[in-house]
Amino acid sequence: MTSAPIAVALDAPDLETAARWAALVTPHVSTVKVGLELYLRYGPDVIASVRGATGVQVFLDLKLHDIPNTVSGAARAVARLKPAILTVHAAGGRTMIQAAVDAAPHTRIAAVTALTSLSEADLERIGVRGPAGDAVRRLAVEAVGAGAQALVCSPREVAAVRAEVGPEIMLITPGVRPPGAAAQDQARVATPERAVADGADLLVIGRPITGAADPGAAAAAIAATLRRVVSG
Ligand SMILES: O=C(O)c1cc(=O)[nH]c(=O)n1[C@@H]1O[C@H](COP(=O)(O)O)[C@@H](O)[C@H]1O
Repeated sequence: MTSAPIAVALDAPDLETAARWAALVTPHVSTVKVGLELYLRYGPDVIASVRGATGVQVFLDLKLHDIPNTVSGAARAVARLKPAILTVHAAGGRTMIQAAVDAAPHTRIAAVTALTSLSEADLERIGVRGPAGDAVRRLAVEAVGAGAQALVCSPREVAAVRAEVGPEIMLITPGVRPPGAAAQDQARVATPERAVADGADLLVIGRPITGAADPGAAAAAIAATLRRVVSG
């Protein structure tokens, strides 16, 4: 049985918890995601710890956003860890994204469009007017033009982004909540079924799995749901 296209967000306060979650979920999912909380506390060693002996893909979510020279250096610094995916903010612009792509040639650079925690009202407050989908599509086109091989967007926008960028670009969707689950600090959310049906290639899911009494069982249940969508 192939593992489901899910990246479990290991947003844990300590390495022991993250490694335990990783071990529980890796039989069911393709990827684990290391973000700022773990990386800023433990640094590069965290990658080997969560990768373990399983060969699971590691997604390094540092959301780099700085001038091109600084992002180039940062991407080069983490490229040696061989993450499968590294995030940068699309709003950093073409030259910055291109700098990351050039500095980490063996890692897929994923450009984060508009954070899934932002509602349309939040976006308007920071000067992004109009439907969220329009801003996301604009950022997506810019990022792909700069060489990004993957994009991060909400599952609500994934169909529109797919129509814009075509089949080759990997579309990654956080803001995923099983039916009835609390949105928490996420604003633009949809179910795992909808994300996959609309064209997402990889679903980022954290607390609905890691906050469950049995994270392994929660990951297995969502993986089974996705298999049903894919097999029609
Ligand atoms: O780049 C990301 O992974 C990301 C982008 C985004 O727009 N929204 C978003 O939630 N994320 C990450 O996806 C994960 C979502 O976690 P949960 O809300 O617990 O499922 C977190 O680790 C976030 O850092």
